Amino acid sequence: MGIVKTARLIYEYIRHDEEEKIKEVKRAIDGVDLDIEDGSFTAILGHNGSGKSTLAKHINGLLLPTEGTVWVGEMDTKDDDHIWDVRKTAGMVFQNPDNQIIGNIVEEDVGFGPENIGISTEEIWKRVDESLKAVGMTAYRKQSPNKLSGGQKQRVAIAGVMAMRPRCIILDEPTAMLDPNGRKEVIRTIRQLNRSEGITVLLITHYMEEAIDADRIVVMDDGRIVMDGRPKEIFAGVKELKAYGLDVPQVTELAFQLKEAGMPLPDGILGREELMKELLPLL
Ligand SMILES: Nc1ncnc2c1ncn2[C@@H]1O[C@H](COP(=O)(O)OP(=O)(O)OP(=O)(O)O)[C@@H](O)[C@H]1O
Repeated sequence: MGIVKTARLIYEYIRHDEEEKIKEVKRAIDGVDLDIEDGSFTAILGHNGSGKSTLAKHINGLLLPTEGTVWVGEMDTKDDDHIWDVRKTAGMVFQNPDNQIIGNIVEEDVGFGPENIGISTEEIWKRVDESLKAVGMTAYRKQSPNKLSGGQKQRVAIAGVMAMRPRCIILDEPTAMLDPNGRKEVIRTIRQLNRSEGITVLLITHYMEEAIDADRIVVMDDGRIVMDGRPKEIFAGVKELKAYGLDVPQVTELAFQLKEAGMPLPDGILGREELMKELLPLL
């Protein structure tokens, strides 16, 4: 069993429409079976309202299943005794770093989580040092978070989660509010955490390019998993992805258009020529 596993997960909520006087039960998650391998990097894609955030919140125990089960490190998230261990095992990073950063100084902010759970001062500083190093923010440790760029703030937020020593981090559109440079630096940081620290990553994103280097891509639509595979398998399904309201990475779109036009594949395009060569036969 993987580090995160869901079995027949269903989440229902009541939709209340005052104007239309409607009160109905709706399913945000509809029978999701997912098994995430320890140490892997999985990207979760899907258009707005497909259920990605609702799924993420289940993995962190912020939401509990209406039906079915979610295990994190073999703990059932429904089991009250384990809820804090679940949250320590699977840390969550949200879209807006401003909502996660509470300290006035970077290093204080990163130490806040461990301090809150009664870790010794010596151990807190050790974790702060390690976490800031892991996200490449050591040079900014004495600064006020207000003075940082969006990408830097998000890296501090990630360091705050890392200081809790999670085995898995779930990032819910962590780059949505960032400019292209900020996006790149945050994605680089996430990859580094996965590769060097062995942290399991679940990245929810709208940006296809961010999913290219994942080990696995899971596509959601209407609360269900509709595609699941390695990036090149998923991106080869250009028509299917488009039908689910998703764009494909530029490089795939280009390869697809060339193929449709019966044109040969030029070398060196967008620095992704290797991926294109692999993708083209699959299209
Ligand atoms: N408690 C709730 N009350 C009302 N609507 C809900 C509730 N929980 C989930 N939903 C609805 O369920 C659907 C799935 O929402 P969710 O936020 O998980 O989607 P998403 O894929 O993360 O979307 P986005 O990309 O816009 O963040 C949406 O239509 C959302 O409005």
